[in-house]
This record gives sequence, structure tokens and C-alpha cells, in this order.
Amino acid sequence: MGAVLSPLQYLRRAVWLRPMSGRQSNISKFFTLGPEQARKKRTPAAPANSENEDGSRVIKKEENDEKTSGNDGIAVNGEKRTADELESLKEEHGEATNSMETKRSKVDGLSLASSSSSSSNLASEGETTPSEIPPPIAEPPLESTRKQQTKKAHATFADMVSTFTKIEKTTKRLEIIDIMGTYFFKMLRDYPNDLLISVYLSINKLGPDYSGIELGIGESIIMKAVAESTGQTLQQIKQAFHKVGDLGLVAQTSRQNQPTMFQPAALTLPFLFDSLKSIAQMSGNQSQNRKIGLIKRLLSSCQGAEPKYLIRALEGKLRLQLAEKTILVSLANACAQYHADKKQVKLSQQDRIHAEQTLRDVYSQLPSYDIIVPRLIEHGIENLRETCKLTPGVPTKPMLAKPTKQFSEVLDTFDQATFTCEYKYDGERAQVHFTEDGKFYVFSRNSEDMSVRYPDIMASVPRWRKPEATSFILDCEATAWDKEENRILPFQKLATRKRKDVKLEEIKVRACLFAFDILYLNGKSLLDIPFSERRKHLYTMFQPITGEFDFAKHSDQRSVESIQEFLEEAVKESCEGLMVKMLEGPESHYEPSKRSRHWLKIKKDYLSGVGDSLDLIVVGAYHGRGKRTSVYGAFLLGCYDPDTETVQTVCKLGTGFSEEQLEQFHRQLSQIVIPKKKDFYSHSEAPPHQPDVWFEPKYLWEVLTADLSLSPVYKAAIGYVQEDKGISLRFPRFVRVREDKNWEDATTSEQVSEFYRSQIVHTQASARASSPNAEEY
Ligand SMILES: Nc1ncnc2c1ncn2[C@@H]1O[C@H](COP(=O)(O)OP(=O)(O)OP(=O)(O)O)[C@@H](O)[C@H]1O
Repeated sequence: MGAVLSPLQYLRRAVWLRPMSGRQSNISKFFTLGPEQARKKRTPAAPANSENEDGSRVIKKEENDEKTSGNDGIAVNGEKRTADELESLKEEHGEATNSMETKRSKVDGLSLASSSSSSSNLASEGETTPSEIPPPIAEPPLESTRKQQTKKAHATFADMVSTFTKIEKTTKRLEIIDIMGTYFFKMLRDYPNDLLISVYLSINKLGPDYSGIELGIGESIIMKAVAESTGQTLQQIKQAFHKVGDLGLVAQTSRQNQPTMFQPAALTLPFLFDSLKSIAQMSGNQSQNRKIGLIKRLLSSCQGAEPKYLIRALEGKLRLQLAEKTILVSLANACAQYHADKKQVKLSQQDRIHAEQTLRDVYSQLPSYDIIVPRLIEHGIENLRETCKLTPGVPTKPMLAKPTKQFSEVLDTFDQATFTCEYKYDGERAQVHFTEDGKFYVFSRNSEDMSVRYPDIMASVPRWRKPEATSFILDCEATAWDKEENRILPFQKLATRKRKDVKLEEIKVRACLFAFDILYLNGKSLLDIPFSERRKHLYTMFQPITGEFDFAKHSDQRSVESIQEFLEEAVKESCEGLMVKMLEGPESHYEPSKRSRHWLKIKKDYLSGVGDSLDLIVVGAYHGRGKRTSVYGAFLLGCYDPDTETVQTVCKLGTGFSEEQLEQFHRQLSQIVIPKKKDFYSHSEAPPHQPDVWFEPKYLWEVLTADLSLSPVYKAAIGYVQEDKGISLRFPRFVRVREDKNWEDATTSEQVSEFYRSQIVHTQASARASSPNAEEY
């Protein structure tokens, strides 16, 4: 293996890449013909806001004039300035906006461009000048002056906002892909150094998931910053928020109504990105004030619709339908088109499909834009599979299983193929990495770095790794382990472990790893070899140590009776059920990120229920009565539609809780009550169905159900089965909190519709089985 650069090294490399000279092409046309199939009919997204999104600039000089006399000074961007200060600001501002080496103005809100090291590094002589860059086909409605000021150095937030504004006006995925593709194409052509940042900002992330840097600033901090920056009281902002339900819109309106004397310099993407990162990483003493200070600075640089998206970005929710899938398709299209233009060849529909597939596959193996984007720019999408491969140290997206509720279904699915059954351990998924340079990592199902959470696992790796294994990626389940009795403990025990600041000597509940797959070994990816061979490598390279590491127990017998027996054994040993996996042939290859039919899961509970539990978002609650007077008596839960970014309600849940749990949930959830329903929650508007309180989306609960039915009240998977009806759970029962998943990893609307459909298939099949001659009557 060649030397592997760290994400940071690649990022640095990318930052120093020169912009390539542009070529004129009819971009839009190409993207419109995107190969993504039209989706099934979906719930329309929350209605697009009707305000003037492009937001004409407000420079109400006359309003300021009366304030200029005396020492009172005037308000510039919400802050009082003396006449002297104003004079120097004018000079400073005029210079700053024309200079490539723009420095941040001493005064908030006038020139914020290029404060970061990356920003100032980027503008170098000899770059493509604006006159050499052909005008884009569909110019965004930007103020030309602002654009000219920054054209040479960096892409602006204004450009991005104008793209977002267009996206907010449509619910059609193909159009969104078209708009984003056009935007990324222009970034590639004009500002390749800023492409990586533009991708991150579009998905509202600040780095790969394993970097652990996350946005999601509390509403109270944002409200304070908006109030202070726009010269309003906190009360006024709170009231407006209560009325509108979107802090972004409140910020935009407040900013538009604010007298501003000078036009602030454009906010560049690198400066914005660096600032958001600083805000996300601030901690400790005074961090709240420092955050407010930085948000105010950013706000004072915003114009038009920029405050809206800035605030939404800070909240961690852009409310565009920009699912990561959409970004990948748009980016693939943009890159394919850009490189085809460069080579002066025509891009076929086939090429586009190929590009999309390539980027999706590569991203599931190596989910790091830090690594992918610079290599895309440098080597093109056609070489991406070669230049971006599975790499220890970067968590890959785990393969997932489909639920099944009947043993006969297992045999139907695998038919003549060779399959194997394994215990389905009930713990937390753990991807263990060992890099070529000798570092260990443990990553979660969501690519979070859990190395500090599991010091016991980290310490045990050298004991069970044989010296021949010089680098690897293992797929495992970490379970709680009873040292005295030498047995697995239920999942609930594992959940009692601390998640932060875990010290090895203080650990009370030990974790034991059960390895079920190996994806990478000694410099080579093993994804594309049969599972039987991967399993051999696993057994050769590692040694079991009781209570620390073992291989998932398996049985390769294929009769229904033997599977049933094996399941009973698994349950006796505190497992959830079985995993049934293809063992030979190409179907047994490891498919990162796919929920595949080549892996089936059978849980004990499925056999009487719907086929799987669901992981649902807690969106609201109803006050308790009688014994539950002081707590919430029932909860409103929803599933997630990643394509429309909506949370769709699916049931009211009131059973399966202990009294302690109800008290604990009351305490936890009271902290995240919001004044009104989020506009991306989809639920019946009828008063009897409204919960007493609404919550921020935060907690995910696992729920079992007897079956599913169509419903006019609940909106889950609306449009999938019936145009105007959603799907709801009947007799739902609480199982546990899913701490290993983010709320956006909830069961999707599509999965809910699959559960509903498979239930109908099963019902029909069993009706036929119990009455084989039914058709004759
Ligand atoms: N032998 C095994 N093979 C694969 N996965 C296993 C095994 N034992 C336990 N697991 C766990 O079971 C999960 C398989 O189910 P699935 O792929 O649907 O993930 P999930 O969405 O987390 O579902 P679940 O809620 O059932 O754990 C894996 O994510 C893994 O954590």
C-alpha cells in the first residue's frame, strides 16, 4: 500500500490546489437529465416560505441621519458608532472590499472576509481572473458589486444562499439535483478550493462524522445573538419565534428591518466555515458569550436571505430537502460534466449513471469528503475507485440487515444458496480498526469515534490480535459481560456505561467483543470476496479470550427445525435472535451501507409481531392522568423520511414503561420542549390529535408493534401505500432508548411502508395456507 495521507493532509492539499480555467458548457441541461428515477409520490415538504427569499438589501441611510448628531453616534449593524468611528469604518470598508488580502475589519459587521488562515492563503497571484472566467449559464440573482469584490478570492455565502433559495422553492428531487449540480459545477470551475467547504455546508456538517464536530447551538444562545445583533429585545425575538416557529426567518426579518449604513463585505465560505467550526468547538468558561459574539459578527455580515440560512445552519437543520444522497448525486454529475468538458467529450447518460454509482459506492466505503473531494478534483471521478479505497482509520458505513418474521421466508430468500446463521448479539455495533501505523480505533454504527468510550476494548486488542494481523477492520458487536458468571449481560447493562470521560480503572460493566466479519486485512480490502473466505481470515488472525473477544457463534445447518433450535439457544444466551447470511458467491460480498436481503435478521419478538421493532423519534407528549399525573402519560412518535427531511408521526405510545422510566423521560424531555410544532414534523392538524407539548427531535426509542394499519391521522409513509393516508402502529410497546443512533437514523418512511406491505403479504399467504382451496369457493 502506498502512503496514506491523513484527512488533514488531504484537506491541506486541496486548499492549495489552483483553480482550473473554466470552460463554457450548458450545465443545466445536463443535470436536468439526471438518471435518478422519479421517486414514489411523497408527502410534500413543509410549505416553502413565501417571503422574499432573495431579500433586497436594506440601506436606509435617511433613518440613520437623525441619529448622527452628538456623541450618541449612530447604529451600524445594530451597534452604536461615533462619528469618528464611522469615518474610519468607511475608509476601512472601502479598502477592504477591494483588496484580495482583505483583513477582518476591526469593527464587527463591516468586513469579515478572509480572517482565517485558509482564507488568506487562498488568494494568490496568477489565479484565474474574473474576466477569464466565462459567466455561468444561470447566474444567481446576486448583487453584482458584492460578487465582484470577492470573485477572485473565494466563493461567497450569498452564492450558496441563492442556490438554497431556489431549492426551497421546489419539492422535486430531480430539480434539486439539477440546481445543486449546477452549483457544484460552478464551484469546481471557479472556486475548486472552496468545493469541499460548499459540500459540507450544503449538508450542514463541519467535517466527517468521526471528527465529532457538530453544529446544533441551543435556541437561547441564538436568540440572544439575534436580539443583540439586530437591536431588539430578547422578548421581541422570543415572541416572533413563537409566532413564526423558525428562528432563521426571525433573524432574516429582524436584519432586514434594521437600518444599515454600509453594505457589508460579502461573507466568504471559508470564513463562514471556520467561524462555524470555532463556535461548535467553543467550550468552558465564557464560551456562551464568545459564541454569541461570533454569531453577532457573522450576522452583521449577512444580507438578504443569508441570516435565515446562517441561523438554521447554527441550529443544525437547514430545512432544505438536501439529503446526503441528493448531494452525492449532484456532486457526481457536476464532476462528470466538468471533466468531460475539460476533455472536450460528450457526457452520455450511461456515463452519468456510472459516475453516480461510483461516488455512492466510494462514499459508503470511505465516508469522508475530506479525502474524496480533493481526489475528485485532482484525478476525476473516473479514477475515484482507484484513488479512494477502504482505509483503516476511516469508519466505513456498516452493512445492515432486512427483518424477517418467518423461518420459511429465510428458506425462500436463500433458496438453493449456501447460508449461515449467527447469533444476533444484543449490544452495540463496534467497528474496530487497526491502522498500518499501529493505531487502534473503535467506531460506532454511526461512524462516531468511540475509542475513548471503550478503553477496555482498546486495551484488549493487542491480546487477541495475532502478530500476523498488521492492519485490519473488524465488524463486531460489543456486549456487556458478567466477569463472575462468564456470560453476556442484557443490553440494558451496557447502556449504563458512561459515554464520556471513561477511565479504564473505573469501568464497572466490562465490554466483550463478538466479531462477525472482517472487511480489511494487511493492506487489502476483503469486501469483494465471499463471506466464507472472510470468515476464514477472521478465525486465522485473531484468538478468542474469554470475556474480551470471541467470534460470533454460527451454525450452517439449513432445516427449519435446526434454525429454530439455534434461535432458542441464542435467546438462552442473552442474544436477540439470529442473523442469517449468504455464505458463498458474489451475493455474500460485504456491501457497505446497504440494508441487504443477503443478511436477514430474525428476532425472537418478530415471530409473533410485525417483523421488526422500529426506532422512532419522540416528537410530542400528552400530560398524564391518575397515577401518571406528574409525568407524561403518553408520547407522540414519528419516523423519518430522509428524502423530504420530514418527521412523519406514526403512533401514540403509552405502554411498556416502568414508573422510573416515565419520571426519567419527563425530566429529560422537559428540557427540550418547544413552543410549537417544528415545520418539518408532519401530523394531523385536527385539534383532538394534538399533543400537549412538542419536543425538539433528539431521542430515539425502540418500539414493538402488533401490526400496522392505514390512518388519516398519522402521516408515516403517506403516499407510499395510499395517496392521502399514512401508516400507524397498532398496540405499540416501548422497548428501550436507542442511544447508539441519532434521531435521523430513525426507521424510515420507506421501511414503515415495507413493514406494512410485508404484513399484507404474510396475511394473504397464511390465509391461503389455512384455506388451500379458498379460490374454489
Ligand atoms: N452476528 C451478527 N451479525 C451482524 N450484526 C449483528 C450480529 N450480532 C449482532 N448484530 C447487530 O445487529 C444489527 C443488525 O441489524 P440491522 O442491520 O438492522 O441494524 P439496526 O438497524 O441497528 O437494527 P437492530 O435494531 O435490529 O439492531 C447490527 O447492526 C449489529 O449491531
